[in-house]
Amino acid sequence: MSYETLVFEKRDAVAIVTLNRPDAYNALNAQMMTELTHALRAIEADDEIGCTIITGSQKAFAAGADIKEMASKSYMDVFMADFITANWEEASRTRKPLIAAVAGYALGGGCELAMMCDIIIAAENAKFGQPEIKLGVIPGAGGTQRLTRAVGKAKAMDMVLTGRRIDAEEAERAGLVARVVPTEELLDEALKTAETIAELSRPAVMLAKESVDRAYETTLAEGIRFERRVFHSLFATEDQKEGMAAFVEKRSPQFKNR
Ligand SMILES: CC(C)=CC(=O)SCCNC(=O)CCNC(=O)[C@H](O)C(C)(C)COP(=O)(O)OP(=O)(O)OC[C@H]1O[C@@H](n2cnc3c(N)ncnc32)[C@H](O)[C@@H]1OP(=O)(O)O
Repeated sequence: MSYETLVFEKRDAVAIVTLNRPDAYNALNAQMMTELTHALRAIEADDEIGCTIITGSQKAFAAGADIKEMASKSYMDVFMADFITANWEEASRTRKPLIAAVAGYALGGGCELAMMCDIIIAAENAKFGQPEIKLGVIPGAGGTQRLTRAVGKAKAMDMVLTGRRIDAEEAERAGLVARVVPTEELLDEALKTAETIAELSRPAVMLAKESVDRAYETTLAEGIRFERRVFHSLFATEDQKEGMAAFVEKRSPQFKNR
């Protein structure tokens, strides 16, 4: 499949998807979201790939949904097409880990796309915001929910009700991003993290991701029960035998993803 609005490359077990609409700060139009959906589905189906990085340019991860495309839509247009949800949620459905490597603007849908990923690594110049309120709407791709879970009600309300942007340092303090790195080192740092994950036991990684995500969706007691069942089930894998044997034998594990 060839893509016009993104660049898709594979580096061994890591896929890198680079959003690429430089004329519009990577505004997320319908074509880009369709292509991103196709790329993520191809990655899920590719046994060689263990982790994916989604990134943009040094100026922008993405400045949100394409406002020019959205501006003339009616209520019926957005309701009947289930606009945003229908074509935007692939990132939140992936079972393999996603890293958002964010430099520059991550606004509106850009911030929401980053929050659908499992780890956000921010460049020092990153700026996060949910400015939809200034357009007379509210976040529509999970922003009011994921941002609140990530940074808490006080800061989420501050950002969603005023449209205030936060910089990388504030985003790290608030718990939105895992780490801040020098802008020119962003992709290298994201790659190192992705390679580390891709070398680990794939079933263990996928189940770890699912278990952490469960913490968002259920009670503590239910989440702990889920975690325990998953923990038990991993003792049925060859990788558990290999991982623990390797530790005991003081060598590196050779995972087979089985
Ligand atoms: C997902 C859902 C439900 C909703 C959303 O995401 S709504 C969108 C939320 N995002 C925003 O409101 C951000 C809009 N953009 C900006 O505020 C600014 O463009 C900026 C702060 C990112 C950059 O400002 P700057 O002054 O440096 O550059 P501009 O002249 O404003 O932009 C350059 C060029 O890019 C076009 N652009 C930027 N963002 C978008 C966008 N989200 N949709 C469509 N087009 C966008 C901008 O119009 C301009 O294009 P022209 O050169 O053709 O005028």
